[in-house]
Amino acid sequence: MTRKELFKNTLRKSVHAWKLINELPLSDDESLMLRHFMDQPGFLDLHWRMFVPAIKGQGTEEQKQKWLPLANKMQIIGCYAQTELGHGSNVQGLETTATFDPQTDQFILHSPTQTSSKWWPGGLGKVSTHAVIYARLITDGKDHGVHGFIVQLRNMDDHSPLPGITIGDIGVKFGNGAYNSMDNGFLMFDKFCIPRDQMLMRLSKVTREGKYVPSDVPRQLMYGTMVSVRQTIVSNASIAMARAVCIATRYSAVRRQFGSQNGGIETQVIDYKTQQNRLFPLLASAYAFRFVGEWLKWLYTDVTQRLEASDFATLPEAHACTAGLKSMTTSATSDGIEECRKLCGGHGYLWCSGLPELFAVYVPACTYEGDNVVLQLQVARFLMKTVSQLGSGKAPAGTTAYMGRAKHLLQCRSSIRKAEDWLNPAMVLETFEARALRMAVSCANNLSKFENQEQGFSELLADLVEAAIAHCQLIVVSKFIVKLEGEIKGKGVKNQLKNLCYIYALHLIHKHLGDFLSTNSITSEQASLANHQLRSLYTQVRPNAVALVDAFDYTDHYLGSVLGRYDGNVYPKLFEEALKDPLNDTVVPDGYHEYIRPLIKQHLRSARL
Ligand SMILES: CCCCCCCCCC/C=C\CCCCC/C=C/C(=O)SCCNC(=O)CCNC(=O)[C@H](O)C(C)(C)COP(=O)(O)OP(=O)(O)OC[C@H]1O[C@@H](n2cnc3c(N)ncnc32)[C@H](O)[C@@H]1OP(=O)(O)O
Ligand SMILES: Cc1cc2nc3c(=O)[nH]c(=O)nc-3n(C[C@H](O)[C@H](O)[C@H](O)COP(=O)(O)OP(=O)(O)OC[C@H]3O[C@@H](n4cnc5c(N)ncnc54)[C@H](O)[C@@H]3O)c2cc1C
Repeated sequence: MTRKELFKNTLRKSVHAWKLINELPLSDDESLMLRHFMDQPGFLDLHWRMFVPAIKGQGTEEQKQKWLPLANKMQIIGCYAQTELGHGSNVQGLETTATFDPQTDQFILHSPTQTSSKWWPGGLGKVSTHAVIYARLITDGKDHGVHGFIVQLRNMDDHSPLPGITIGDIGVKFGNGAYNSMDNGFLMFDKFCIPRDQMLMRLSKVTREGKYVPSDVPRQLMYGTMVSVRQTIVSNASIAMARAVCIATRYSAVRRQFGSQNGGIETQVIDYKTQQNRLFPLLASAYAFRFVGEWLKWLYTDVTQRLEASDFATLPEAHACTAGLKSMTTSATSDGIEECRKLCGGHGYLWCSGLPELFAVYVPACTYEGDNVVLQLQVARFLMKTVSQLGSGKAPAGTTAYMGRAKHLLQCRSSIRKAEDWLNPAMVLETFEARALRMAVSCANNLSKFENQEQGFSELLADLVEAAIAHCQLIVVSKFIVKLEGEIKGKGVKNQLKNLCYIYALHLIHKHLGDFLSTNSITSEQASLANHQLRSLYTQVRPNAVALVDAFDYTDHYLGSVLGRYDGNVYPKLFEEALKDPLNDTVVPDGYHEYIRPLIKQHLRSARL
C-alpha cells in the first residue's frame, strides 16, 4: 500500500473495531484483545491510552463530566501532544506558552519558535479533533512551568484546522508499513485562545483573577499518563518478544544444515548449542517479561489506589519501576527481534518471515514514552537516593528492600559449589542482589568524591545506567522466582517454567559477567559452573521448545510469517509467496527493452557474437 492507502485502511479498521466494541458489545479486556489483533498503530491508541487517561488523571470533576462522555463515545477524538521539535526528553524545557489573559478569561496558546512546534504526537497529524497540550503556564508575567490543557484543534463540521492552528503529518518513518499507519503530527499555535476552564486543574488552578494556586499534591502527578503507558509497554514487550521467538523456534526446528551421515537427513539447526544459546534466553525472556508485566500491573493498580487516598509514598518507586522496566524490556525485545531474524538465516531477511515488519514497528518503543537511557537515569537517581538514606533509620521498601541488607550483601561470598547449586532460587537471588547493590554503592561512592553532585552525576552517567539495569534485571529475576513459588497448575508446566527462569538468570550472568566478577559477586569458577548448568538447561528445554512457543497461542494469521507456520510447511509456502511478488507477474521484466537488451546487444556486437 502507498502511505495514503495504508493510513486510510487503518482508519477503516479502527472505526470497524470501534463499531464491534459497541455492537457486540465488548468488555474493556476484550476491546484490548481486539486492539492486539488489529495489530497496527493507529489513532485509537493515543485516544484511549493517553488522551482519556490524561483527562481522568489531571481533570477536575467538572472537567471529567464535561469531556469524558464525549471522549468515551468518540464524539471527539483526542491525542497527547507533549513532545516538541526541540524538546522531547526534557519535559520541563518545553517552549509552547499558555498565557492567561484576565480580560478575556482565556489562555493564549502560542508557539514562539520553530523548535516549540509540537512534533511527534500520534493521531495529531490528520485525525484528532482535540488534544491534551502541554505548555508553559504564564500568569501575570510569571512562568509556572509545564501544565496540561484540553484544546480543540479542528472544526467539527469539516475537520479543517481552527484559525490560529497549523497542523500536519511529520512524514514517513522507519520501515515500509510499520508505524506509517499512524499520523504522527506537527502543530503550531499562533496566539490561539481557549477558555480558562480548559486548563486541566486537578493539580493546580488559575482563578478568574489570574491567581495561580498550586496544589498540595506532588506536581509529578502530571506525568501520571506516562507512568500508566510505560506499565502497559512492559506487557507488550513480552507479546512482541514471544512473537519473534515463536517464529524463530518453529523455523529452527524445520531448518536443517550439515550433519548428514550416509545420505541421511541433516541436523535441525535448533539442535546446535549456539542456536540454543541465542534462542532459549529469548524464549525465557518472553516468559519473564510476561510475569514482570503482571506484577507491574499490580504495582500500578496499588499506587493508583494509594494516590486516590492521598498516599504518595510509593510514587517514586512506581515511577522508577515503570521507567526502568519499560527501558530494559523494550531494549531487550528490540535486540531480541533482530536476533530472531538472524537466527532464521537468509530467510529471516525476507519480508514474509514477518520479522522485518515486527522489528520496524517495535523498535520505536525504545524511544517513545521516554528514551531508554533517559529512563534508566531516573532509576539511577532513585537508587542513589535510596543508598544515601541507608543507615538513616528509613528502611528501604518494595523493590529496594534488599538494600536494607546492605551490610550482608556487601561482604557475602556466593556459596555456589557445584553446577546444580545454580538451581537454588535463594542463591541465584542473592547473586543478583549482591551485584546490583555493589554497583549502586560503587556509583554512590564515586559520586561522593565530587564536590558538586550534579557534575558527578554527569561524569558517571554510563556507570549509573549500568547500575540501574542491574537493579531492573534483579526485579525481573525475582518476580519470575516469585511466580514459580505461587500457584502454577501442573507439575510439568512448573518444571518447564523453572528451566526457563534459570536460563533467564544464568544467561544474564553470562552476558554481564564483567559486572558479576568485578563486584566479586561470583568467582570465575562459579561463572564456569553457571555456564555448565546453562548448557544442561538448554538440553532439557530443547524437546519442549516448540510446545513452549505453541503455548503463546498465536494464530498463523496473527504471526504473519511463512517461517513461523504452525504446520512447518515452510518451503512450498516460500515459493508461493515469491510467486505472488509483482516482479513475477511477467516472465520478462518491465525495463528489459529499455535497459537490459541494449546493454547485452552492445556487448554482443563488440564481442562479434
Ligand atoms: C507486525 C505488526 C505489530 C504491530 C504491533 C503494534 C505495536 C504497538 C504497541 C502499542 C503499545 C503502546 C502504545 C504506546 C503509544 C506510544 C505513544 C507515545 C507517546 C509518547 O511518547 S508521549 C511523550 C513521552 N515523553 C516522555 O516520556 C518524556 C521523557 N521525560 C520525562 O518523563 C521527564 O521529563 C523526566 C523523567 C526525564 C524528568 O526529568 P527531570 O528534568 O529530572 O524532571 P522534573 O520534571 O524536574 O522532575 C524531577 C522529579 O520528578 C520525578 N519524576 C519524573 N517523572 C516522574 C513520573 N512519571 N512519575 C513520578 N515522578 C516522576 C523524578 O524522579 C524527580 O524526582 P526527585 O526530585 O528526584 O525526587
Ligand atoms: C513512534 C513515536 C511515537 C511518539 N508518539 C508521541 C506522542 O504521541 N506524543 C508525544 O508527546 N510524543 C511522542 N513521541 C515522542 C517521544 O516521546 C520522544 O521522541 C521521546 O520522549 C524522546 O525524546 P527526544 O526525541 O527528544 O530524544 P532526545 O532526548 O533528543 O534523545 C537523543 C539522544 O540524547 C540522549 N539524551 C537525552 N537526554 C539525555 C540526558 N539527560 N542524559 C544522557 N543522554 C541523554 C538520548 O539517550 C538519545 O540518545 C513519539 C516518538 C516516536 C518515535
